[in-house]
Amino acid sequence: MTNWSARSWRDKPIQQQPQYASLNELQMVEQQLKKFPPLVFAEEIRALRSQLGRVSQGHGFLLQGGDCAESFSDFTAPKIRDTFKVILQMAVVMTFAGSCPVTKVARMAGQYAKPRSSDFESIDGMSLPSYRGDIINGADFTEQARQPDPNRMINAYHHSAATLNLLRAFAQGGLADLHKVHKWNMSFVEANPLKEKYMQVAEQIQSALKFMEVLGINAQSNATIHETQLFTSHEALLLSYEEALTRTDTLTGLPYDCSAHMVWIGERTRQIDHAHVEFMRGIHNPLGVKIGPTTKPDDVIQLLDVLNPQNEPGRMTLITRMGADNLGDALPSIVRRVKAEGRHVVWSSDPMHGNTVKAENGLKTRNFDAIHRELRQFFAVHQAEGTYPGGVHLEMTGEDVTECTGGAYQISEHDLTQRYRTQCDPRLNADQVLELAFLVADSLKEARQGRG
Ligand SMILES: O=C[C@H](O)[C@H](O)COP(=O)(O)O
Ligand SMILES: C=C(OP(=O)(O)O)C(=O)O
Ligand SMILES: [Mn+2]
Repeated sequence: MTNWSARSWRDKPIQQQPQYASLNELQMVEQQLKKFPPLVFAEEIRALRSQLGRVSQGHGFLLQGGDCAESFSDFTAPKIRDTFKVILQMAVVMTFAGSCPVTKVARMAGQYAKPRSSDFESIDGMSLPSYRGDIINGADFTEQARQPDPNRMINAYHHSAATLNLLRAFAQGGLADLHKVHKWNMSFVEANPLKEKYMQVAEQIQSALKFMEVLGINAQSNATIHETQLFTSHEALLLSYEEALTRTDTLTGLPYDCSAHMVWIGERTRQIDHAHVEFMRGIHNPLGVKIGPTTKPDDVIQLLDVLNPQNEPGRMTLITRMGADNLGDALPSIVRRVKAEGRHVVWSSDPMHGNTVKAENGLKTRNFDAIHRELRQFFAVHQAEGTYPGGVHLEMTGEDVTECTGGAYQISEHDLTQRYRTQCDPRLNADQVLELAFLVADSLKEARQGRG
């Protein structure tokens, strides 16, 4: 690979980075982080890459989700546990519907850096730098909080380590037992017009488990029933941090960004000759790239040329986030071109970021129907083009927040202020996201008909 190093991004133009007051302080933090233990292990990263390789070939499904922005203040075991639970519960529904393994990737344990549309935020005539995620500055609307502070990177590292530690414990310590998972949080069913159908699926899962039990396949004899594997991911936006956590794997001699298993490049930072693409081309993690509504087929091919020159399955996940009104027009030509060139990618749908609107009270929100509509169109386009819709990418939480409108409980714009807790974008709550999982399950089932 030509002239790549973990710091070669520094010679390229870069978007969406903080301007720190003291470069000296920044360098001290970078040096410290370089000495810290990696958060994940290269062998785990390779395991995810090979699972995603299978997904790209139609043998599996990727479920990726979590907060838009994790926060240092909302950092508790119940919060981590509830999001973990809801991800697992969705995965069970999807595994059952698709009769295929579901690879679970959390937007957790490192999702702390946010790109913003505007550098400044104004409230009541006062203008301050925008909040850019807890790894960079604070969300409070004060001059002091909005000042970027490099020491926050150390704090983000420790928060990520503690989150990951708990996720690993949950995944292997019994909380992921399939018998429990499908019984959690069925509250959303009560208010739902599709109640009967949901209960049917739940009962089918229950009988499948009973059947396996009869065959002697139970939690004691089989780890897959008792344990699970949950990978982590975040947007690799703050490159000082990502560089500091990039390590050469002793087994292969290859560089991996050990801040998470999977990292992605956002819609705002995927310029082909800029720093983020430069950094990402050299690390060996599986990569995501967000693909917005104005993306051209040529842009995607150029990105694939640079990020995956050997066209290896599992390396690239293209996460389309076009908006329910745009996807039908914008996606087909991209899909056609990628298919015609024989590129191996996982096609995943982020139905959140193209559907953000401002409610009358000024809060950012997203409507459940628009989210569902983008997902349905995503499946329809892949069906029409003969490609495989391989994943979903959601902003969600296990908490009972009121940030997105709609869903079975019909959250209205008026209800948003009740429990609007996000630090950045509106998330689906536990009920809404489970409802969506059941709805996606139908499309997934259809898409997988005839596949092994
Ligand atoms: O999560 C994604 C972006 O950071 C977010 O959508 C940007 O939001 P903004 O348009 O309010 O800056
Ligand atoms: C910033 C994000 O998305 P996008 O780059 O697609 O706007 C995100 O996923 O939080
Ligand atoms: Mn977001």
